[in-house]
Amino acid sequence: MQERIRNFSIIAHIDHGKSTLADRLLEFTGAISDREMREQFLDKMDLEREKGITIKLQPVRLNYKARDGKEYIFNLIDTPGHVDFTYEVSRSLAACEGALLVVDASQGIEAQTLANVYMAMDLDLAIVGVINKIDLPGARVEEVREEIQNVIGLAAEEIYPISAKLGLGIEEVLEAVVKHIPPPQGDVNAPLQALIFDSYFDPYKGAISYIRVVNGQVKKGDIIRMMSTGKEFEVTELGVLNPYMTEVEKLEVGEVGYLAASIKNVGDTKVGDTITLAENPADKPLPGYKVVKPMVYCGLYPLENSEFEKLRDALDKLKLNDASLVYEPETSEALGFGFRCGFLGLLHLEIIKERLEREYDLSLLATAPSVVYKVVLTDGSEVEVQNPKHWPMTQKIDRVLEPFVKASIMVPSDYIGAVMELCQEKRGRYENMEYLSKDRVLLTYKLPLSEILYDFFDALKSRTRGYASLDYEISGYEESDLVKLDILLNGEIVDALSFIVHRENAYYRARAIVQKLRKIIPRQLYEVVIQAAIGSKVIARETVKALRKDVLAKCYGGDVTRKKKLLEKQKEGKKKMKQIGHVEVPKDAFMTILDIENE
Ligand SMILES: Nc1nc2c(ncn2[C@@H]2O[C@H](COP(=O)(O)OP(=O)(O)OP(=O)(O)O)[C@@H](O)[C@H]2O)c(=O)[nH]1
Repeated sequence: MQERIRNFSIIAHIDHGKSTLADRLLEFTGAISDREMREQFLDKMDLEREKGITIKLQPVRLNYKARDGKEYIFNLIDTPGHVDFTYEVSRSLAACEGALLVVDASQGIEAQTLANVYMAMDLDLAIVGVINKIDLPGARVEEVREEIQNVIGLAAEEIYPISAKLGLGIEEVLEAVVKHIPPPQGDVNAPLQALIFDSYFDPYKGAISYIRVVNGQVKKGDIIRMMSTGKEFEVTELGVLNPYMTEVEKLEVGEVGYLAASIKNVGDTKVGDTITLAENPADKPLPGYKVVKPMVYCGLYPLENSEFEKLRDALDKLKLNDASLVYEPETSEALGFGFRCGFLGLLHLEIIKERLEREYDLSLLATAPSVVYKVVLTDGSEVEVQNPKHWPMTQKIDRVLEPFVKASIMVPSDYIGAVMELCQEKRGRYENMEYLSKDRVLLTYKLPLSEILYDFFDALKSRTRGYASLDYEISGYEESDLVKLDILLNGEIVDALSFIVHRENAYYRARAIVQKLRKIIPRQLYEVVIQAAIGSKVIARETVKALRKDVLAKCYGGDVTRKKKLLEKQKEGKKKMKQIGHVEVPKDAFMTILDIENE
């Protein structure tokens, strides 16, 4: 049995056709019929579908009758495609013996493809090259084949040209899986060791873990033990996804499936943990995963203060399926009660915010995202600051460090100049340049994380006409000349609008923000003075003139009902506003800082 199992993932740059290939594999092996065939079965969540990205891993089991006449069991483990979720890629790869590397025939290898391949190589996985979209008129099959050979070191016969869209070459890929990817090792008679590579919460069955059995076997009714906590549970259900949840009596060495054990708290099914049996436990756990730390923080506040508890409840529920989300209550003088939330990146932030608004019917205000700074104080102590509100007083600060990333940018050589210019503007430091083929280069830069968070990727795309690709990893903390910029409305600091900026950019940003705020804060009863300041020094100022007089002036004093109507109308317009002191501020104002970055 073990001999006929193949566990693999598909790795690909976004849009190179991973989901389409997965669909074809499912179709070809009969896992789902045409009628059931929803476009891209593996990308389950609506938001993922809309944004066209894959986030959650899901293992699918396929039965394949190969040309050698034998029946094989394939476990295809999905990997997410976005750089925010890189750590999930390494999780899914750890449950496999091999990977299909999909490369778009018209695009060639991209930065993220390479990063993922290196991860697979680190884990000693067998790699099968797949050149997709050979049907495209711009397909450069031979060039891309050479690129894969040169850069990744695959042999020509380990690379398969296909069209996932038209279903060409799919059987060859399935045969390649049988031929090039080794069956799982491991001993069925050894004590159980099963790796949890993902988990989610099901309201009826409790926490469900996706597991890969590395040694031994597990059966329904067994008492299992989580090796990191020692907690024990009775297995209530085991199964595989083919692609629908299908119960089985046991899962054996090499197999991939799901396990339920009436576990109330997903915290008890830690991703990366090893499951063993209470009776005859393994003596040590499998190597786990790095714990991921949130890189980006922002405040989320309900527009209506009364919805605070509802927001807490919603966050608690989302957390059950997303262990990387962190949050704690915070109060803002301007916005009232809310939560400071930590995310893996901006996309993660955006997805969580949208899910809260859509699935939990909340109307939320998000403050500008911030990275985690380290501030060394004059007394020698060090504090971590992820909320500008907690920025120490200027006179107490000795120096400030911010997170930097090592960015790998892959680009046709014509655009080297454009990319260098952009990196320079973003306070980048040149590290290296390497030619991958005669007209494609890999540029390496050190850049502050805060600079690439916002619009870097878009700017990179637009300056290279879409040809550049980007991957990055955190490289550590470095000293920077940073200051806190406060925004004041009628002389009062609006804590939720403060942000951290490099001293050299402070003046420009301050001007841009007060101008923008002047445009979006509607005229109201009183004059509104908008200022930007570093400490007590005001560096930019704008005024919104008073208005209400004018609205009523049109009524010539007489008609009371008309007057009332007008005031009603004004009120309506205010609904999406937040009252700060005497000033009505539109909900979007708090993201203004982001917009400025995007302009
Ligand atoms: N012409 C052509 N288009 C293809 C082929 N395979 C996929 N596509 C198209 O390429 C686009 C991206 O395909 P997906 O399968 O969604 O790409 P993906 O790699 O899964 O993208 P992420 O989920 O974002 O990582 C879609 O519009 C597909 O229809 C192919 O063989 N030929």
